[in-house]
Amino acid sequence: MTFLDQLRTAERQNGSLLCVGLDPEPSKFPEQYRGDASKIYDFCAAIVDATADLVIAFKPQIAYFAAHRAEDQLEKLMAHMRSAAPKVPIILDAKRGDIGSTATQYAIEAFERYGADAVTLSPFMGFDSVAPYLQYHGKGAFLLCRTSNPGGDDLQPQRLLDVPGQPRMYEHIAALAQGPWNLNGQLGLVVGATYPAEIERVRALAPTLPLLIPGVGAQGGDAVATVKAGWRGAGGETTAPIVVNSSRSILYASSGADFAQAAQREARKTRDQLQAAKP
Ligand SMILES: O=C(O)c1cc(=O)[nH]c(=O)n1[C@@H]1O[C@H](COP(=O)(O)O)[C@@H](O)[C@H]1O
Repeated sequence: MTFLDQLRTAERQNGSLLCVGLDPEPSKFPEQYRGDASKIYDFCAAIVDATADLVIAFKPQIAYFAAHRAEDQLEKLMAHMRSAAPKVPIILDAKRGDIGSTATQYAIEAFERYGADAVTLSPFMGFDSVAPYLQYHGKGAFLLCRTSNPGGDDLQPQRLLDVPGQPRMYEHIAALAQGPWNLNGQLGLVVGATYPAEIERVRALAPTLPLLIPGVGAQGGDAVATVKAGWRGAGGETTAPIVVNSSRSILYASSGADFAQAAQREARKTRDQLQAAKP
């Protein structure tokens, strides 16, 4: 089954466009685990168990594990997600981008070491930095396109004067990903929920690509505007799913012993909001 099929299956099974981002930060953990990096697995596994039937995907962010020398806990968490939520695809958020020989190593890390179903990548170094990931047929790769952060304005909306039609940089990335770069239908795009007009523009340029949309919740992106701009479905079947990520507002919904139940409540609320916004 391809990554795109996995997304469609999970969307149907869980009735959800919500991706729970796993960004474990020990200083924000509930009291019983606070400040203890050895509890990263326990914390994340509890969140996974509480939300597994509410999500289209999980997205562990690798920096939150690597910063605490917790790669072994990420490996254990990947195995746990596989057995506790076998139908839910896992996007490893690594935002890699490097020359081909190094990218090959990053691809081995994402797909063989961690067994991810998809990875996030920076397209800044060009196609040969993306190509090694496309050797893994059926796996997904989301290219950063119009990111959710304020600094995304520094480069992404600038016009490329030497490209025919003088598109904005993010528009050019979207067109490349929809067209010549997408050799085996594995590419998707990252577009921030904080920029609904740009989501709509990217959806127009890339009508068949899955979109990973972070920025609802803690970053203040509008869930309803996001779905209206990006989701295109017919009779419940989407041709190109949107994967709307929320991390902190779900992970840290409570700082008490009830953190997993609170995360479940917050995830359900966000899932329902996203579903209700489908036209
Ligand atoms: O690729 C991403 O996931 C990503 C792209 C982007 O444009 N903005 C963005 O916030 N992210 C990630 O999405 C998550 C957002 O977390 P919250 O703001 O806590 O929901 C973090 O893991 C970010 O690294």
